[in-house]
Amino acid sequence: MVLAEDLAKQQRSISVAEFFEKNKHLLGFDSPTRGIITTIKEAVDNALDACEEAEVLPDIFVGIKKVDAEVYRITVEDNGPGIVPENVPPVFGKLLYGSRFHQIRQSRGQQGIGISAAVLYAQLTTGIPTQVVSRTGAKARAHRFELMIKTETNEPEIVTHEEIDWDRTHGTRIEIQFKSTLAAKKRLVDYLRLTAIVNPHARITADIDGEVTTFERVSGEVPPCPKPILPHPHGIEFGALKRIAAANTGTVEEFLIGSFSKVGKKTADEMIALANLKPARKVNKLESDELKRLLDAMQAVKVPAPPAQQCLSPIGEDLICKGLEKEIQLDFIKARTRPSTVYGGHSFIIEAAIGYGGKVPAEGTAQLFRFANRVPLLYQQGACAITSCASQVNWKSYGLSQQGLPMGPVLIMVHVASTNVPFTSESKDAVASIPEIEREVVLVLQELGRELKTYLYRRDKKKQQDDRARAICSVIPEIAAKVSEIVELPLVDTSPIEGKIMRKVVAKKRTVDGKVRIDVNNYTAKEVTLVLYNLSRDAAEDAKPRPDFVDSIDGEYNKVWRCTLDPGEAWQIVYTGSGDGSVDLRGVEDGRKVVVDLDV
Ligand SMILES: Nc1ncnc2c1ncn2[C@@H]1O[C@H](COP(=O)(O)OP(=O)(O)OP(=O)(O)O)[C@@H](O)[C@H]1O
Repeated sequence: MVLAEDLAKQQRSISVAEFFEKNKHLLGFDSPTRGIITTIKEAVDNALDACEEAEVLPDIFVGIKKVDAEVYRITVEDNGPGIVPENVPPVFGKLLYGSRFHQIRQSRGQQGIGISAAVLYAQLTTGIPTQVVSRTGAKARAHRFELMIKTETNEPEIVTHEEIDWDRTHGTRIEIQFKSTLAAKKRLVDYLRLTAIVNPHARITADIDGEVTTFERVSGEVPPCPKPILPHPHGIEFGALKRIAAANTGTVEEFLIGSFSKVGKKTADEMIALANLKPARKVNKLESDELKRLLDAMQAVKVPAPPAQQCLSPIGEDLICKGLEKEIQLDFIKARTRPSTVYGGHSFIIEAAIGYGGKVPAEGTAQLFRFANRVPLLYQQGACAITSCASQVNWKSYGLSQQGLPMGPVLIMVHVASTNVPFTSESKDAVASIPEIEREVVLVLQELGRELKTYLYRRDKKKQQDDRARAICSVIPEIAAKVSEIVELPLVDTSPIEGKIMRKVVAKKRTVDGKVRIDVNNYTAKEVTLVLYNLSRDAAEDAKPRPDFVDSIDGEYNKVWRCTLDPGEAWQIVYTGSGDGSVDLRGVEDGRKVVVDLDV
């Protein structure tokens, strides 16, 4: 029999680094393939958070280079505010060390684990220290560190430290080497693309083993950095209340007003009366049962929702559409940002978009893009509340077939922005089933479903009209030929008649005696704004009107005009030239290129 004394000898505390070294799957390091994505995700999230805090437009470089058969070097560099040298070792060499854990506001990072877990994974698989270069401003020199984590104590080990010259005036660069594979390259590129969609103000350049891709920003404005707020009285638990009450030297009334959001004198007094306490009692002198009564009263009294505008940073409907359209060609796109609401005292906002057609694959179920606090969720789709909500919606009533998710060329995007996103685990892969959040997701998807239904109805109706018009148009040239034969007159150009019947914008280029004429007719029933591209060997220096823009490429001139035409209005461009080359037209709405019925 094992004696209690023998057992006692085996008992000792476990450092958090030791724990996660053994349980790395909990942090998203369950396989070498996933390790590479998790590392880049953690570093890019940190870079975006840091840039947002410093109010700079993020310019992020991600590099992946094969070092030998099994080892890859991952580099992430940002133009953020940098990290002061004394904080570099704990930030990268100590788990559960960060700046955001105690703040109540929307941020990508929360736990202070992410990047140090990657450092731990590197030293576990290759034993190579992580390199960090950081500079905090033009007046400071850059500091370069080689770091590891002492797993037994969860303390940083500084292998080397030196001051160096660095061409960036501020920012951070991290280089991690670990055993991995590039098997998940597509998923990695998808992750970067999705990150670019929900961070339209960021430019991300990726060099994946020599293949360079740049995701350009579509917005030149840094979103306002969410400001921390005080905890909401409905979102506090007994342990936390006891801790903050013990550290407060004020009265119960002062404590309630000063430590919680949306609690004024009237609300505080109501809570105190309900808890049967005296307002002048010192809060740090309250007994456990008094604190319990206070907590019950805090939850029972009605308190307005926390100030979401301040602590949350939704993307906004317009930027969601721009971000999606930039990366994926769509025929239809609509986005909605719901009003802010609350679960358990935590503010949240649900945003969503629905896209249809274009380059979205027509086969199989809809593509579902899930995001939390502007971070794409790549794994555990089946375990996520967003997926179950998207499957709960009755898509059939919006004109789509359905097998759980809707079928066909449909794209669904959902973004949960919250001061406390309820993830199912520390690896932050899936959103937990919180009824308040689920309700909002279903509501926003139903709203978007109705929009899609209207679009599909109009599209089908228009197709019917077009089919009829096309049938008529197909016989017009024959009729014209017959008529000209009978009346013995030259054949007339029937395209304006066809344009009128088809209700299209029609552009026609003709060259007569060295004069090129491009006629544009708006036969639709609405005003259209157009961009006309004419690529040819003609410089068109005498063009009337003058092009808005001319670009010469290999002896050819790409001439670009922009015009707005009322219904039925005609427009003309004339210049001297050979008339070779092509004419291309694009519709424009709200500054974005759109599909309009064009005929060139
Ligand atoms: N590139 C960076 N620029 C500036 N500060 C950074 C950068 N990377 C990390 N930090 C600082 O280091 C802290 C720890 O980062 P870490 O990734 O470990 O945790 P986190 O991002 O706060 O939370 P999570 O574990 O949820 O990702 C951050 O809170 C931030 O203050």
